[in-house]
Amino acid sequence: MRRVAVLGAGSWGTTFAKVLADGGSEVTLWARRPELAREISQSRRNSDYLRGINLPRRLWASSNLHDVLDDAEQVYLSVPSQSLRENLRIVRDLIPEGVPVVSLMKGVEKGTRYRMSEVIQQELGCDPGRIAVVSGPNLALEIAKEQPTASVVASEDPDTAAAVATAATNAYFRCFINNDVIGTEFGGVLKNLIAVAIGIVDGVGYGENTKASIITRGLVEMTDFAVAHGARPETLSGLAGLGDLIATCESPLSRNNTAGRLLGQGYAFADVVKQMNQTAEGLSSVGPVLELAAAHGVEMPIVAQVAEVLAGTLDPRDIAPHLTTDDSPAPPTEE
Ligand SMILES: NC(=O)C1=CN([C@@H]2O[C@H](COP(=O)(O)OP(=O)(O)OC[C@H]3O[C@@H](n4cnc5c(N)ncnc54)[C@H](OP(=O)(O)O)[C@@H]3O)[C@@H](O)[C@H]2O)C=CC1
Ligand SMILES: O=C(CO)COP(=O)(O)O
Repeated sequence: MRRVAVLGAGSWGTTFAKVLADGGSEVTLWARRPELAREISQSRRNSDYLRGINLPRRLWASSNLHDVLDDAEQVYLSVPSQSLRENLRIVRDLIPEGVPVVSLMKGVEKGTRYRMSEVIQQELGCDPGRIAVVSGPNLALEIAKEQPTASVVASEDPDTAAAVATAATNAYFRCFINNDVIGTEFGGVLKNLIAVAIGIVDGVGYGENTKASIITRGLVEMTDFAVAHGARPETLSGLAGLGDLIATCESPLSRNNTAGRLLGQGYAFADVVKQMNQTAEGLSSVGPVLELAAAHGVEMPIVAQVAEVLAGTLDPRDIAPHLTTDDSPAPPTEE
């Protein structure tokens, strides 16, 4: 039986561990708190993050990284993006030589502006073909309830993508593969920012026209940005782009959407952060994404307005996502 390790026992790490176990692997899950590891192994529950979900027998958890990584044939990473580098520095000598390393995360590192697969490559010093990323319309709780879902596994090496997709496919979770790591990864990062914008207008009380305008123009921003970084535009029209954008913008389960709604209701950024007890990656990614956009000459008016609302310099009611930042009196073209 294939033995795989998942690092990070939050809502997504635990759900993905269940996906892998239900796909036939024996899964070890690293929880940094021993009491959570005990609950998962003994009660088959993770009541902090996945209330009401029974976890499979083939999944056990530990707070001991040696035990979790020993003999792992694949390693999946699901910690908050801003903590990935420090965690990799702790585990890099424990990850078995040559095995696929898979990012389940949807963020960009502040300061360096690196994608998660780039941070992995830097810290492990490994061949990029050993790295894969998983991204798609994947709200954890729905998948933990075994609702049918699809996702994308991207790697520069088709054998790595196929090995990961095979391990992560089961009766309710289907993986497609591609080799567009940049597009797949940025799709997951960028839809979080558009979901924050949707939450903001929801909180303000605006309706479906405003939200449809944001989703449609948001997809243009996502595609322009990702293509400027080397992605294929089709990837942004696929599961990891449009698919994830729809899921995240429509669902109250989305933490990015929820954070935006609180901002739209008038809470200050600091209060929103205090209220969120789960990871909302968009709040950390907005800065580095705008820096990358400026460096590549990409206009992102919606994301720029989200940053202003977070900074408290734009009243949420003044968000005007259908406008471009172009001051010229001519109407903007729809491209
Ligand atoms: N939830 C979802 O639906 C999906 C999430 N993702 C992505 O998965 C990644 C993980 O998110 P998710 O599981 O949802 O987040 P959660 O907030 O649910 O869980 C975060 C997990 O990371 C741990 N953690 C927090 N800080 C650190 C740290 N400094 N070092 C190590 N571990 C830490 C937490 O441990 P503790 O409990 O001890 O604080 C917890 O296990 C994110 O990039 C997210 O975008 C992708 C697809 C779906
Ligand atoms: O990535 C996700 C769904 O695909 C989860 O979104 P949130 O992080 O906003 O909850």
